[in-house]
Amino acid sequence: MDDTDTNDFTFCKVDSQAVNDHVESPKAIPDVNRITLKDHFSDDKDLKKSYDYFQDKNSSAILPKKFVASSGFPLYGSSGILPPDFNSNGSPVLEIGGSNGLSLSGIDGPKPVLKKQPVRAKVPFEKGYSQMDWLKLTRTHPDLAGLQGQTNRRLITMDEVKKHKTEGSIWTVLKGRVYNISLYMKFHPGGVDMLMMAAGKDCTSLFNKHHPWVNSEFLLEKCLVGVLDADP
Ligand code: HEM
Repeated sequence: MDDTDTNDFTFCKVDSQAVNDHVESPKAIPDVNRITLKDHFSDDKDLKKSYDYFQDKNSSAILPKKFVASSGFPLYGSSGILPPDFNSNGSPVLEIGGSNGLSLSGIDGPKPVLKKQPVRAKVPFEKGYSQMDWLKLTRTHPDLAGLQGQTNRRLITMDEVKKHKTEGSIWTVLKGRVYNISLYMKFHPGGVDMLMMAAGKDCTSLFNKHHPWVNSEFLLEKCLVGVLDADP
């Protein structure tokens, strides 16, 4: 059958790509291939302007130190899960190494500038003590708080917290809650020594200084001993 027969709907001739070019199809993401992440140099005045802007208004939100899940677990790093793969031959391209910051180029409009974060010293975790291991333990351990059946709604004074600062029974106060962190110690990505600074104390300001993005309510939920009696 001749496929140019206009009366036949079963077979019809498909035009070549060139002839079909007038047919517009919507592009879900315009020109993604043109987007490039680049470094700029410190004498770039435009960059400085936008850098200040973003630093003032959004500094921690633009380029978080980690991709952190809402659960409080980092998506990579100490949890062992790798960051998104940037193929060196593909786009977008990530170029790091300059002194000022990262910017997105190749998109129209004002260029958002990403602030580069300082490199943090990692404390390698012992085998069996990753954040995923901790998550498993919180699901399986019957008494992480060491309550032995007591309620965790009790009001606890700072004097009582101070008595729990040695191995076996280490308590800390965080955002008004009292936690037994004895079993969390070896799982702490910042190391045991760092976390020992919280023993028998209110560690809220130290915690916020190092990682305000960490979801402690979730991570330490099962370690809750009680609520700090702020007015004993
Ligand atoms: C008691 C509650 C605490 C919890 C649940 C906790 C949890 C965590 C988590 C999940 C991380 C990994 C954060 C990330 O990779 O982005 C981390 C890292 C760290 N924490 Fe804590 N932390 C606590 C208290 C503290 C305290 C009191 C200090 C300081 C005295 C501290 C110092 C650090 C440091 C320096 C790191 C950085 C390690 C790194 O760069 O990977 N933490 N902590």
